[in-house]
Amino acid sequence: MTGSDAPLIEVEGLEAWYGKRRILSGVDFRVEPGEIRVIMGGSGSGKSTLLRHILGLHRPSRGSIRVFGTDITRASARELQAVRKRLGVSFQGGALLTSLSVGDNVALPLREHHAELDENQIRIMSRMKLEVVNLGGFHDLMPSQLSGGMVKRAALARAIVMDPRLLFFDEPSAGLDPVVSAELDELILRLRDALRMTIVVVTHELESAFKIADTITILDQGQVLMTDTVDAVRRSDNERIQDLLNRRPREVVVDADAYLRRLTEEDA
Ligand SMILES: Nc1ncnc2c1ncn2[C@@H]1O[C@H](COP(=O)(O)OP(=O)(O)OP(=O)(O)O)[C@@H](O)[C@H]1O
Repeated sequence: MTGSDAPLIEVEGLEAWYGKRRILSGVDFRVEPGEIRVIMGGSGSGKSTLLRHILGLHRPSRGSIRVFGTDITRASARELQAVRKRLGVSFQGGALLTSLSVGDNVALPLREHHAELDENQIRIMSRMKLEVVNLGGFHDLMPSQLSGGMVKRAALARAIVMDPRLLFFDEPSAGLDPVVSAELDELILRLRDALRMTIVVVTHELESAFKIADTITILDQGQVLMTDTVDAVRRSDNERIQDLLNRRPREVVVDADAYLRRLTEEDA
């Protein structure tokens, strides 16, 4: 296990393939305690693939991944489970279960991992987390009765119900209007400041990224272009980074054969 100042995530030389396509190569990624790290990059640049590797859902072809000091590429199922218990994950696909009340959705991880808790304790703990995300009175409502922003906050309450030290958030603002999205940004900052969580956020939203990030990692075609502070990223004279920040397209593919070759090539 790591000491309190040791990095919570240390990825070195990560290489990942899907079939014959190399998706990530030479990726170094290190997250320090207490920071909010934003991962940005164009569609298909490998952001979700990197997250899936850090969560131990995929094994890398090459490289090492340490989470809380444990090398999860070599960890036993039991060690991996111990690491996962300390992680909170709020993914786009991880919507609430429509058949359960909001409170029961939030309580799910407690019921799964903490058989020693009784119903009263579970209710108190899930209510507390709903209060953290400003949904204090919504325990008994059904997900269908919530707005899109509320659903995101409830999913966030579920992700933090076990007080994770490290929280992953994939596209928090997707599908939300700017006001609701800004509220969610405030909430993410509050989780870091009040609950001392270390947070890794994947987002396409520049405004949100610049507001919440302590540091930003920019991925491009499976490689890290830069990891630095918001200011440094904004000032970067790297043309590709400026293209991404200004939403300029990289290229227009006109040759279908070359495109297909690129999709299947052995060594991108
Ligand atoms: N399970 C899979 N099998 C094969 N290829 C995959 C798989 N998942 C992702 N890919 C490919 O890997 C590349 C990186 O995908 P990834 O989802 O990591 O990108 P991303 O940066 O998260 O993109 P987006 O912003 O669109 O979600 C893409 O070209 C994608 O088509």
